[in-house]
Amino acid sequence: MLQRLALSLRRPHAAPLAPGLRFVSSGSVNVTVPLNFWAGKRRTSQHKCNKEIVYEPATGRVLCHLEPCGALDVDQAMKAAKSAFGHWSKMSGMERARIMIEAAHIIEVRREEIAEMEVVNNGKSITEARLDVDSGRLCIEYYAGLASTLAGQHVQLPGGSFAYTRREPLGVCVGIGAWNYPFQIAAWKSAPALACGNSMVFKPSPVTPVTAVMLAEIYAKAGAPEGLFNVVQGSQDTGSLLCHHPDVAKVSFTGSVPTGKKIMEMASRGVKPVTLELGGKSPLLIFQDSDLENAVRGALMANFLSQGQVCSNGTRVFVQKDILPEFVEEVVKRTQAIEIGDPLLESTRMGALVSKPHLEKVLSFVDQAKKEGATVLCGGELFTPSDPKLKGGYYMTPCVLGDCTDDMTCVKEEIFGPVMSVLSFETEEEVLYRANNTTMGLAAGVFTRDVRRAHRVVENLKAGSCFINNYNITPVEVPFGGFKMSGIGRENGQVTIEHYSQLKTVFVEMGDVDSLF
Ligand SMILES: NC(=O)C1=CN([C@@H]2O[C@H](COP(=O)(O)OP(=O)(O)OC[C@H]3O[C@@H](n4cnc5c(N)ncnc54)[C@H](O)[C@@H]3O)[C@@H](O)[C@H]2O)C=CC1
Ligand SMILES: C[N+](C)(C)CCCC(=O)O
Repeated sequence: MLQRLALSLRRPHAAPLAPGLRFVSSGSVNVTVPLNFWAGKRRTSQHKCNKEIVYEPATGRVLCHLEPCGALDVDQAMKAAKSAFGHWSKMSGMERARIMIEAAHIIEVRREEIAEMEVVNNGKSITEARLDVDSGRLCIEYYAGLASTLAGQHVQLPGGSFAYTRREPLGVCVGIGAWNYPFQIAAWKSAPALACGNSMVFKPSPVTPVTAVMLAEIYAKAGAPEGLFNVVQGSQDTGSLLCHHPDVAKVSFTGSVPTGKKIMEMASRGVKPVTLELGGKSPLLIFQDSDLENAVRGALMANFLSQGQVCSNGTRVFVQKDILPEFVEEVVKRTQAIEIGDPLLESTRMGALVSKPHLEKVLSFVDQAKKEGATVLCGGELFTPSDPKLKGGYYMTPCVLGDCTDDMTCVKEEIFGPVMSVLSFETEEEVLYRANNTTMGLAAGVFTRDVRRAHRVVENLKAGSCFINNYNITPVEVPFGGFKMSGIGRENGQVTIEHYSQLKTVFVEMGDVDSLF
């Protein structure tokens, strides 16, 4: 399945990969180059504070040291972005598109190298990391295509007068990313922003600082003006310096709900618009008339991509009572067959979780579920690969929880790990009520062969991204984002142009001023 996806995403002239060739291997990488980037260059921070340690999840080794940016650094990045904005915003959409397309070409050529660094920093499998890089590149290509279509309206008024609207960029946009899709998030945020004529200062998660700066280098190499896309590293202090900076026009954030609330609060002080891509506790509804084979595949795709660390995951799997035993048997069998191990190996399907504290948190959710009466049908345990160099890595076996009920913590809270909760239901009405009974609304899925039921159910699901007979596919042409506390605004698709631009109305008088005075 993933292989098929990978093939369809790879363009024929992509640099061919000699089989087995690797730029890096697990346990062998030390990143020593500076990870900040502004005004066209990698930079070291001038901020004197403790460096943070960044680990390689696959081995637990130290990968690099992060230098958090302080006010002076943030100021310099902002200044560079402001200066690039002056130039970039005056270029035509066609001119901007040429540079973005060039960036996409470079990503294609460097695909393997970027994907491998993503694996080393994040722990996900190389197979998935390649798809993430492809998704980032496709997003840049898609918005390059839209850049030249940005246009206004012409409105005729009495006496030959008229008005027209111009679609203008906002200015310097801030992007703040999470650690689960480091490169893809940087691309998903920068592509629409740049296409509309904005510049960007991006802050990756301090846990995964490595690949966003590669994107910055790529934009610069592609011919972007100095300062168009900048990267400042750090955690919440750096993030809040960005959100409060007076020269920032917009903040786009991906991460948890509690941080999303803080971002919105900070942005509100400057009356700045926000895009928020937050968490979820999404339902997946499997009716007894579904194609069971596809429903099982869908449930695995809904829960185990990126070690389960995906905001849109369908972690509440509601299965209609009559097919529950069959479904559970098949899901458990397939889950147990997932190959866990060195994420840089082609055969690996599940790598390491992002950090030790996160792994511990996910395992404690499994413990809590047991205490609350759920049955562990498989997995949910620490895993130690046989390869000695991986002994210190953050691995666990993917877990399926049975006998779950709606009031359990594992069913109510976002676990953000490879833990699927299976629940049983009887009627459509009942399952819709239970599926919607949450403060989140990022995604939802339904498996059924009944076309009328599929659309009826989707109409009643309170979620921003709904899947019929599939799960967790995010083509960049299609908007992605949440209802309720799962977020504000959308990423991808045409609509996102509206989130990175503003309308100016120009009134033109062709006669005399009809003054009342
Ligand atoms: N829905 C999603 O896509 C994601 C959800 N999560 C959830 O959040 C939990 C915590 O993960 P974190 O990485 O700590 O997520 P987080 O939401 O705290 O961090 C996301 C980004 O926001 C930045 N940030 C944190 N506090 C900030 C502040 N006050 N001002 C400005 N920026 C700030 C972080 O440095 C990071 O770049 C995870 O265990 C998971 O449950 C995490 C990542 C993505
Ligand atoms: C690509 N996909 C659907 C697996 C995840 C995208 C959303 C995220 O950042 O978690």
